[in-house]
Amino acid sequence: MTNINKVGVIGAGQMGTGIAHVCALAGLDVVLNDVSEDRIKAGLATINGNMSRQVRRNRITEEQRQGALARIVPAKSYDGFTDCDLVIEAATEKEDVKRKIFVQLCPHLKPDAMVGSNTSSISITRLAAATDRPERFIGIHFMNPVPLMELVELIRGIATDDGTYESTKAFCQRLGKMVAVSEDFPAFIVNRVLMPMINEAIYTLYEGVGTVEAIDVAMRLGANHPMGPLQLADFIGLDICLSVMQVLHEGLADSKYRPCPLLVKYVEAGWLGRKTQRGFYDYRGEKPVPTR
Ligand SMILES: CC(=O)CC(=O)SCCNC(=O)CCNC(=O)[C@H](O)C(C)(C)COP(=O)(O)OP(=O)(O)OC[C@H]1O[C@@H](n2cnc3c(N)ncnc32)[C@H](O)[C@@H]1OP(=O)(O)O
Ligand SMILES: NC(=O)C1=CN([C@@H]2O[C@H](COP(=O)(O)OP(=O)(O)OC[C@H]3O[C@@H](n4cnc5c(N)ncnc54)[C@H](OP(=O)(O)O)[C@@H]3O)[C@@H](O)[C@H]2O)C=CC1
Repeated sequence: MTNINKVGVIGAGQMGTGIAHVCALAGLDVVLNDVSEDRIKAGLATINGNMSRQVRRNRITEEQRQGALARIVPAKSYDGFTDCDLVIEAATEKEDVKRKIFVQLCPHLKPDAMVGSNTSSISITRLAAATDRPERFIGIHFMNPVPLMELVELIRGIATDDGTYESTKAFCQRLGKMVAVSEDFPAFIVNRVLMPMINEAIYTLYEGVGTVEAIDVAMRLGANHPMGPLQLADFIGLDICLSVMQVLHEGLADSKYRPCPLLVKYVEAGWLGRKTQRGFYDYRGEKPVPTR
């Protein structure tokens, strides 16, 4: 088993910032990378904002916030990852983007470094094949928002060795997370169950069974979900919801996973949810307004 003390994070979006946040608060050194310096800067500002809120709500101290922020170092290139024990990829949910990252990343890593992917759905075995170290590659699937959600799914590829599994499990526990192990099947456990529910909620809207508000209130108050399914889809990102449904549809070859045409249309419009300020709700005003 390897002790993980320094973690690289690729992708400074919703998930990468959350992963960097919890690692730094747990006392680990973090290196944060994205496609541009501006993206990294925006990511660091998000982390600062989320930690400041935790200070205001007495969840962490001001000292902890400052200490954690000082442990996160930006990296414009993979040169910054040479002494990382583990690198977690949390870039866009597209297999070609992720494969390209792994091909470029691996030559910069020390030989025994482990590589993880935060993918929501893509085969860990296939992604591992794009690296020079499939035995030290593993799926480490955090949930959104990372600082609040207790679960991490761990997914071993066909070649993942026991040392990598045990080391990443201990790493997740150090972050205060519970681990659920999933076999390497499309979308693993959480998204195999959650995404068809969200997709069905979109069909319910598409077929005119209910409005955005009716569907969300029905599931919040009728099934006791903390967020309605359309609100949650906007929170996750509609591009990610669509990618996961496509992986399920192609990977399991079953028409029950067909992405709803309305979901496709929203993504084609660039209405990706909260991150683009428009999805099933419009977030540009003071309060979210349903778009249907
Ligand atoms: C797509 C995939 O591959 C897998 C996935 O992740 S699927 C998505 C899984 N996630 C979910 O299903 C989330 C469902 N939603 C929820 O559980 C809740 O709505 C929620 C936990 C997100 C927010 O709960 P809430 O009570 O409505 O929100 P709110 O009162 O604003 O915040 C609750 C706390 O979270 C904190 N918080 C919210 N976002 C935060 C963030 N990004 N970072 C740190 N803290 C955050 C707030 O400061 C607040 O803290 P305190 O309790 O200490 O005061
Ligand atoms: N959103 C969610 O609820 C969850 C998402 N995930 C998974 O986590 C991953 C990230 O999702 P999320 O954070 O929501 O997505 P975001 O769109 O918020 O962030 C992705 C980030 O990765 C950047 N990026 C794209 N290509 C590269 C690259 N080659 N190198 C470095 N950075 C790159 C993007 O930049 P740009 O925008 O400029 O392209 C963007 O900043 C996905 O695999 C997703 O499926 C897992 C659990 C939950």
